[in-house]
Amino acid sequence: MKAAVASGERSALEVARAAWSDADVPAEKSLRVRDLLTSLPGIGPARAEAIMGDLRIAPSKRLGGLGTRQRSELADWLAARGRKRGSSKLVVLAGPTAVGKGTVSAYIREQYPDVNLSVSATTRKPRPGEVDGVHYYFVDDDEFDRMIRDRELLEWATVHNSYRYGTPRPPIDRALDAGDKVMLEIDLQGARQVRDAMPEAVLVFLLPPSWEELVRRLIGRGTESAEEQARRLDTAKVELAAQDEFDVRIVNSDVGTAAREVVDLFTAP
Ligand SMILES: Nc1nc2c(ncn2[C@@H]2O[C@H](COP(=O)(O)OP(=O)(O)O)[C@@H](O)[C@H]2O)c(=O)[nH]1
Ligand SMILES: Nc1ncnc2c1ncn2[C@@H]1O[C@H](COP(=O)(O)OP(=O)(O)O)[C@@H](O)[C@H]1O
Repeated sequence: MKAAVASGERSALEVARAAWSDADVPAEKSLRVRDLLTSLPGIGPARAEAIMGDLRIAPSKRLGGLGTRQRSELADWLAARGRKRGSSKLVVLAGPTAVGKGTVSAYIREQYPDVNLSVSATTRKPRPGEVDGVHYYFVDDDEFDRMIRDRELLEWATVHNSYRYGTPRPPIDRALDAGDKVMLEIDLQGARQVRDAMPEAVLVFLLPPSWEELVRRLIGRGTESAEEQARRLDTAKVELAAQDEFDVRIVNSDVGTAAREVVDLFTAP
C-alpha cells in the first residue's frame, strides 16, 4: 500500500483525504496511519510513533478509523510539514582538497547564522581547537559501524584513503521539517550519495581561481607532509574532473564573495 503514497506530504494529504471521502477506496481507508507517515522522506518507525503520540492517534489506527478531531489534526500536521519542506533547501558544498571548503563554511557559520551547518561524524582524531559536537562528532570505528548499520547516515565515505566521514541524517530531516536552510560540506563521494538520496539538494562545486593557487593553498596550509600533499593533489585532479556533475560552480577567489554566492542559492528559485 505504501506504493499508493509517493514521497511528498501533499500526496500523503491527498491519500488521507481520499480515505475520509465517500469514495469507494478500501485500500486508502485501511492504510495504517503509521505506514502513511513512514512513506514520507526522513520519517522512520520511531519518528512516526512519536508523531502519532503527539496527535493522540493509537499506533494501530487506520486512516478510515480516525475520529473527526484526529482527522483534522493529522491533516493540519501534513499540510504544515508540506509547507515547511517546500520552503527549506539543502545545499551541498564540495570541491577539491584545499580549495577553501572549510574556510568558506566557517565564514558562513559566523556571518549567516540562519544557515544550519550539518555536523559530520568522523573517525579521525580532533585537531587542536576542534570541539566535539561543534566541528565534528568524533567517534571510533565501532560507533561509526553502528551508525551505518542503523542507517543513521545520509551519506558516508572514506576520505583521503584514511578516515571515515558521514552525515547524520536525523538532524538534517528535523532541520528540513522546520523549514531551515541546511548546508553540508562534504567530499565528492558524499555529494554523489546525497544527489541520489535527495535529488532536490543543490550541489555546489567550489573551484580555485587556478591550479597554481590550489597548490599554493594546500602547501600554504601546512597541514600535510610533502608526500601527503602530492597524494592530495593527485586526488584534486580527479575531483576537478567531476565538476560537471554539479548544479552550480563557484570560484573561491575571495572567501566573503564565495560565501555570499553559496548563501544566495538558498533563496534562488
Ligand atoms: N563524505 C563526507 N565527507 C566529509 C564529511 N565531513 C567532511 N568531509 C570531507 O572530508 C575531508 C576531510 O576534512 P578534514 O578532516 O576537515 O580535513 P582536511 O580535508 O584536511 O581539511 C574534506 O574534504 C571534507 O569535505 C562528511 O560528513 N561526509
Ligand atoms: N579565498 C581564499 N584565498 C586565499 N586563501 C584561501 C582562500 N580560501 C581558503 N584559503 C586558504 O586555503 C587553505 C585551504 O583551505 P581549507 O578551508 O582548509 O580547504 P578545504 O576545506 O577545501 O580542504 C587554507 O590555508 C585557507 O586559509
